[in-house]
Parts: sequence; C-alpha cells; structure tokens
Amino acid sequence: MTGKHRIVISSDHVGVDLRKTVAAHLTALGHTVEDVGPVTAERTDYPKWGEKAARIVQAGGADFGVVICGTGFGISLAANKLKGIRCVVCSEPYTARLSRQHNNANMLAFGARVVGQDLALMIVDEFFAAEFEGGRHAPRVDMIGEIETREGAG
Ligand SMILES: O=C(CO)[C@H](O)[C@H](O)COP(=O)(O)O
Repeated sequence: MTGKHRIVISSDHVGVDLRKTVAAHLTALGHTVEDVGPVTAERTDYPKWGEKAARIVQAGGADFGVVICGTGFGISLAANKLKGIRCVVCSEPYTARLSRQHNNANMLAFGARVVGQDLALMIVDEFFAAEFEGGRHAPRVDMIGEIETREGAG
C-alpha cells in the first residue's frame, strides 16, 4: 500500500508535542491525518490512547496508526491487544522498515523520552515508505492471526 494513507495518531501526555510535530509532517507529505488527542499535556493514561487509535485502525477508519508515549512500549501493548493490530515499537529506522516489509505492521509506536524529533521523523518516513513484501512472510503473519483466533476462543 504505497502512496498516501489515512493515518490516525494519538499519544499520552508525554508524547503530545512530538505527536503534533509528526502529525504536521505526515500532513505535509500528503497523508490524511486524524489526530485523536489528547489536546493538552495533562497527565493521562497511555492504555486508553493506544486503544483509541487501534480501534480506528481495526475498524478500517484508518490505514495505519501512530502512537507515542514515554517509551512507546506501554501504548503499543494496549494497541496490540486488539485483534488484527500489529504495532511495532521503534527507536531506529531499520526496524520501522522491516516491520512493514516482513511483518505487515499496521501501527507504529515510539517513545518521546527515547527518540528526538529528527530520529522520530526518520522512523516515520521509513515506515511509510516501505511495503509488505508478502511471499514467505504472508503465512507467518497469518499465523499471528491464528494465534489471536485461538486465544479469543479461550
Ligand atoms: O512510557 C510510558 C508507558 O510505557 C508512559 O509515557 C509513562 O509510563 C508515563 O509516566 P509518567 O506518568 O511518570 O509521566
């Protein structure tokens, strides 16, 4: 899925400034960005913001999601609880690219206390420039979905 995307973005309080920078960057590149908050940097809880963006991706309201907290890990954990969400935590561009090419990641997380603005934008650029390669990687991604189905069946 190359070209322009519909991207939902959220953060917790730690990621508010970086989220606004990333949203402006993605918009300038021609993507359609839905920023779902929070509006202020008042202390809040990352699980609800990870879930909020992930539900939009899961429902097809966005092609991809970007989520930001202090480390990127907590908000990615919340997003990854939803079936069909494959949210990668990145602190460098290589993993961002490979997460698309091999794992068909549909959400990107990073930590505003880990990466600076320039590195964050490099990560974002690499993620959205890459495409899922399919082939040998497709059945492996399908296996992840099968785990979700088995887990859901209890
Ligand atoms: O990185 C995070 C979750 O993984 C959060 O941003 C972090 O835990 C928030 O901490 P605090 O409430 O002390 O600002």
